[in-house]
Parts: sequence; C-alpha cells; structure tokens
Amino acid sequence: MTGQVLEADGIGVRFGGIRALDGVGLTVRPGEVCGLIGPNGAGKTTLFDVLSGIRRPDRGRVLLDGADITRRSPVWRARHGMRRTFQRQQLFGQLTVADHLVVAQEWRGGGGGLGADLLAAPTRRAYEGRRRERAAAVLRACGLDALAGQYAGALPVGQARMVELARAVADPPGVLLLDEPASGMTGDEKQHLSAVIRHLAGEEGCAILLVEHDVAFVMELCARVVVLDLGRVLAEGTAAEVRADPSVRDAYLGSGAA
Ligand SMILES: Nc1ncnc2c1ncn2[C@@H]1O[C@H](COP(=O)(O)OP(=O)(O)OP(=O)(O)O)[C@@H](O)[C@H]1O
Repeated sequence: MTGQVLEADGIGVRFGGIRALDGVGLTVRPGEVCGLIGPNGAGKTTLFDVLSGIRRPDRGRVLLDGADITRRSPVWRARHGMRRTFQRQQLFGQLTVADHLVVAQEWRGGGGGLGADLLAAPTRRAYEGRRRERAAAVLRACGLDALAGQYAGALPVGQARMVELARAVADPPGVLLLDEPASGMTGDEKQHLSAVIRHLAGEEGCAILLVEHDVAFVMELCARVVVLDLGRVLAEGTAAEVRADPSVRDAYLGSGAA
C-alpha cells in the first residue's frame, strides 16, 4: 500500500447543545506525521471517529486521495487503507501477539473459504504461511518478536500499546490514525515507538495522524502539529510555531509547558 492523502473539510458534530467539532479542516499527506493536540474535550476523539467512519458528521466532508468517503463505513475505509488505534486498549486477551497480526490480514480472504479452513487445505495453509511471515516481519520491526507466542492479556500496558500499533500495520496502511499511542509507555518505550512511527512514515510513505497528551513526545516526533480547542482548529504549524503561539499557550500549554 502506498501512502494516501487524508482530508477533513469543514467537519461539524453536535451532541445536543455541545458543538464537539465546529468547521474543522486538516490534511495529512503521505510520509507525514501530523500531531493533533488540545485540552480534554477539545474534540480530538470525535474527529478520529469521523475520520474513521464510526461517527457521521452533521456537516463537512472526509476525503481520501481526493474522493469523498464521508458516507463510507469504517470497514470500507479499513479495506481501502485507513487503519486506526483507540484510546482504550482493544486487544483480545486470549489471542497470542502473533495471532493478532495474522487475524488483521484475514479480511483479504483466499485459500478456499470455510471448507478449506476445516480441512486445512494446502492453499489455505499457504495463505496462512504468508500471513505468518508478514506478522513475524512486522513484530521484528516493532521489537516484539520475543513476545510473538504470548497471550496479549498478559502484557504490560506499554507492550500492549505497541502490539496495537503492530496489528494496525500488519496489512500495510496508507493512512494511520493513532489515538494516544504512547499512553502508559515508559521513556524507552516511547523512544522506540517514535522510531517505528518515523519508519512507517519515512520509509513506507504512510500518512500518520496521532492524538497524544504527551506534548513533548508530539513536538519531538511530528513535523506538523494541529491544535484543537473547543471543537475548532486553534493553531497549526511546526512544533516551534505552535509552541510559540500565545493562544496555544493560553488554552493548552500553559506558561511553563513543553
Ligand atoms: N457520545 C457523546 N455524547 C455527548 N457528548 C459527547 C460525546 N462524545 C463526546 N462528547 C463531548 O464532545 C466534546 C469533545 O469530546 P472528545 O472526546 O472528542 O474530546 P477529546 O479532545 O478527545 O478529549 P480527551 O482528550 O479527554 O479524550 C466534549 O465536550 C465531550 O464531552
């Protein structure tokens, strides 16, 4: 999969009297890591829900490589290259780490359907073999190969977060939405996560948008940062530009922050 361009154009979402998003626009391009930051309740998760198709906006459009996908389902988006992780951990405790990555590739089908599955037909085994090879390569790239056979339910939070990222890229994405990927990680784990994300954007051309409360992590990793506040884009620019913006300092960073 090559990188895709993801655009939000004039997105509006209301929850009763609350304007969660009010005319939000942003663009993420192939090879770019864009950070999305803002105070609690700014609308970051709601925007992710709209981009990934979980929530239909009241107004505005979502575009993938220029095509309007606003009315496309989350499954359609996932099958056309858009992958997402969630703020709350979403692993299957009774599946091994490697199986998470194999299952993530199963939607492509192949190998002859249920009958072939039940009989373990050679074509089916060949498909599974290729998917296991891909899973092993991704786990190596994410530094998780030693954990391949472990049950996900037994992992500490930092490793579990990394497995979620590995699962999201098991089938190569064009666009990747990461919701607080570093939460619960140690300093070393965050460094490693940064390197993996950089590789995905720089070497594989993926367009990456990430929400993260660890502002130092975002500022160090992201070429461009978008700041949301009260459902609107408050500022957008390089890390240095955003850090120096007085309105961002007032609304979010505070005088001594980042
Ligand atoms: N399902 C919902 N029903 C009603 N209000 C909601 C719902 N989801 C979000 N909101 C409201 O919409 C606004 C934006 O919430 P959202 O979760 O998108 O913010 P956020 O920036 O992701 O916050 P956080 O950093 O705390 O995760 C908030 O005022 C929130 O209370």
